[in-house]
Amino acid sequence: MLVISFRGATTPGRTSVACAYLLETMLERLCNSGFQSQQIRTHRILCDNSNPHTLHTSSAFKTSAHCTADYGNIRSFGSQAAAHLAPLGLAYTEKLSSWSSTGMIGRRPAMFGWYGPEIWRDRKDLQPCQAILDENLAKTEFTATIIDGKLIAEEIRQEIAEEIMRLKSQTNGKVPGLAVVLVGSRKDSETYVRSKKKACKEVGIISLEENLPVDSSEEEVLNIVRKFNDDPSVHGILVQLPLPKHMNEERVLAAISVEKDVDGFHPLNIGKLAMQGRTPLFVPCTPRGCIELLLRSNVEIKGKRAVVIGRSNIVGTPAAMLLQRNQATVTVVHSYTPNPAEITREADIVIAAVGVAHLVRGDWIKPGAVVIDVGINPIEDPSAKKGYRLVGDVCFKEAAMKASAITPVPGGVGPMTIAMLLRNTLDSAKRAYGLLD
Ligand SMILES: Nc1nc(=O)c2c([nH]1)NC[C@@H]1CN(c3ccc(C(=O)N[C@@H](CCC(=O)O)C(=O)O)cc3)C=[N+]21
Repeated sequence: MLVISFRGATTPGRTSVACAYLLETMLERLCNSGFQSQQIRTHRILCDNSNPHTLHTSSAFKTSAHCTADYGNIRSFGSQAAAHLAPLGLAYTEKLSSWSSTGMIGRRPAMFGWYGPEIWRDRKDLQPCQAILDENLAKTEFTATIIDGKLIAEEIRQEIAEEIMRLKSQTNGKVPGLAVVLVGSRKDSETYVRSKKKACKEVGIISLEENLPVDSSEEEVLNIVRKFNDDPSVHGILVQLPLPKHMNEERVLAAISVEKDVDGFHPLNIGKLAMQGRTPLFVPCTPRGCIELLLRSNVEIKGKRAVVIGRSNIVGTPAAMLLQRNQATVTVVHSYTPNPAEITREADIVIAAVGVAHLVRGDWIKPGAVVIDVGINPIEDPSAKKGYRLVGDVCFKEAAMKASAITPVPGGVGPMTIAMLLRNTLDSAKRAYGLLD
């Protein structure tokens, strides 16, 4: 039994909103990490206290059970709270400013809204997908066409390699150059960077890599970016995400020259993507890969209903904008959508990009829909060599019983992301030499 006591002000001021939000977030996290709601008891003690500073000291979080859930994303509100959170194993970040006056509870939300951690309520994926549990179902034939992202990406890479040969002959031997900046040594990031470099080599793009230790300063990263901005042999700059927590991603990404922003994450490129009649210099690779998969599989987008699950900057949001530019009617489903299954069931095209293994179940899919699964989630698998394997955001077997076409993980969107990065780098080089048609 976990008991959380909570005292807030009677007036819905900033501190009590903060406390209430923190409490709500904690509860959701606890439920998502397997706690049953009966195991958690909360007390909200309203006190007549007009001084917010006193509230800090009176906010108490007590526990009668040890809780080891990961609270890394929670923003707290004062050093007193940190002291109370510590026994719960909760991390603490001192930053109230970003949510001042953006009341989540009892207050009108601020105009621009506020993005909290994306926590999926009612996570059905806590139950493994039926097809894994049920051997008979696992053996049942499904009718969906599997969209082979690996093969399509290979075709695209071939086209790119040919174009690079032409570029070379037209420019006296010039080839595209891609600079990759990697900060820290996350295993997954290292793997992605390695496969990007390999793909570059295969098509004739020169790749440069700059590796910085995890404790580098933001200024050091900015200096590397500036160096590549000024280097005419570099046509694309990619700063591998996520960056270590102490760095300001927004500042780093904005420092990349718009003309070399092959990830398409620069605000100017995203802004143009969002506007009618504007053409961004680059479109983010993963969403572009999703659209390319649809187009090359002869899936009609125009006039169709599309649901994008997830609203991240790098996939969900730009994917929704791209679908809209392709004349689809787009709905974005996210962690605060109360009925995600019902809404997703309306879609002719589903793009799932949430990063939650097996979130999308068979009953979310309308018969005949096309499903693009962007997720790459490691799940435990003792029979696998590494002890884990990669699965998508979609329960593949269940969805494949309903869909007309579906992408697998791995071998779906992942290889397309890399192919689109090569495409963007080549286009950038062609633009630099005045050859972009
Ligand atoms: N600035 C930046 N740009 C990115 O484009 C970027 C990034 N940061 N950070 C991480 C994500 C992830 N990402 C992937 C690229 C290729 C595969 C890929 O090729 N996957 C294969 C193999 C997967 C495997 O087996 O490891 C597949 O799905 O079949 C996956 C994921 C790019 N990202």
